[in-house]
Amino acid sequence: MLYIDESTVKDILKWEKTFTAVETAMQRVSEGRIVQKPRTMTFIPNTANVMGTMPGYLDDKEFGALGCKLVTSFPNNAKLENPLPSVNANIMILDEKTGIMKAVIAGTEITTQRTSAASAVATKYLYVNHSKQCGVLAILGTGVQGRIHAEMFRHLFGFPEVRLWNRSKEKAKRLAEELNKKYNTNAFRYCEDNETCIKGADVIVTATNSPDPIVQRSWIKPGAHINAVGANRHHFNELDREVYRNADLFVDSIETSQAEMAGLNLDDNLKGEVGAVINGTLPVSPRERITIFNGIGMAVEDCAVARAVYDLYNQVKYKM
Ligand SMILES: NC(=O)C1=CN([C@@H]2O[C@H](COP(=O)(O)OP(=O)(O)OC[C@H]3O[C@@H](n4cnc5c(N)ncnc54)[C@H](OP(=O)(O)O)[C@@H]3O)[C@@H](O)[C@H]2O)C=CC1
Ligand SMILES: O=C([O-])C1=[NH+]CCC1
Repeated sequence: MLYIDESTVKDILKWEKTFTAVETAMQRVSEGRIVQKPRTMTFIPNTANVMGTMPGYLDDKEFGALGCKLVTSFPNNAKLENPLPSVNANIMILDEKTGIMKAVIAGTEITTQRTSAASAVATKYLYVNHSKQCGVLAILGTGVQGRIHAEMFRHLFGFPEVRLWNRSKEKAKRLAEELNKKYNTNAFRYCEDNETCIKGADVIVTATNSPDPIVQRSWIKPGAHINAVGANRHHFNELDREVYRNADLFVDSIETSQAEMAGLNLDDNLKGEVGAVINGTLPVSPRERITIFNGIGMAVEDCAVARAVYDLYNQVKYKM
């Protein structure tokens, strides 16, 4: 049985490929060419830890796959003496004719990239494509997701200023220094508090486990776009309810969001799926309206990227 490990995935999977795979998956969701249900969550008693299973089927010539991701979120991993990612995953992909397993693909890098790529797809179709300014990007939370969003968004959209805020301030300072050095720039700026980070920002990313709002309505400039990625069990906690009340909300999948975002009154806010905007069946918001993309993460994104990795791996292998 083929196992493709993390370091191989990191070698062969480029951000552009992940972006296209996720963009395709989002489109297919809104065309009804997928099957996926809300993930099952196994909450480990007396801990913050959880294991999720995410089965899905995606019908697409290039990125189609039948697969299942097993993913854990152990938020304290980052605080271990030898820190580990808090989100870890593996993805099984199965032969569509026989149901037999074709490969198990390490899924941690895939999860990291595809989550940021989903935010990037939403940002492209809800914000960038409408000639809106990509001047200041604000990132709240500088863990694994904060870092990949900072790097991928600057790469794809060329933000000249990327502000970084984190609950533990040292971590944001260190990341700003590290990225400025890596890209030989001073674009990455550490922010002392979340309000300063957000005020005047064009695009905002929240990628924390914060159970309390870290974004207030009055800090957000008209027409800004927010990607709310984190807060794990409570997907909508990072944004104050006033933000939702005064913005247009877009999701990756209505079906799975209705289950996992049940605590938020979706009917009041929800415009629809990003896939429908891509497909042209859902209009974009007026220019001055704030938009939110709440990406809760979809099995079919994992299927699409896993399929891409599987194909890339086989191309490389056969060349050798
Ligand atoms: N939507 C999706 O598809 C996905 C969502 N996620 C979610 O994104 C979030 C970030 O994941 P990841 O970057 O991998 O995790 P990390 O463990 O790498 O980072 C966690 C971040 O959350 C911050 N944080 C934790 N608790 C609080 C709090 N009470 N208030 C403010 N900040 C807090 C941490 O700050 P500090 O450094 O101070 O501890 C750190 O910046 C998680 O909620 C995760 O479940 C992850 C993958 C996919
Ligand atoms: O979609 C996903 O893979 C995850 N969502 C939260 C943690 C991992």
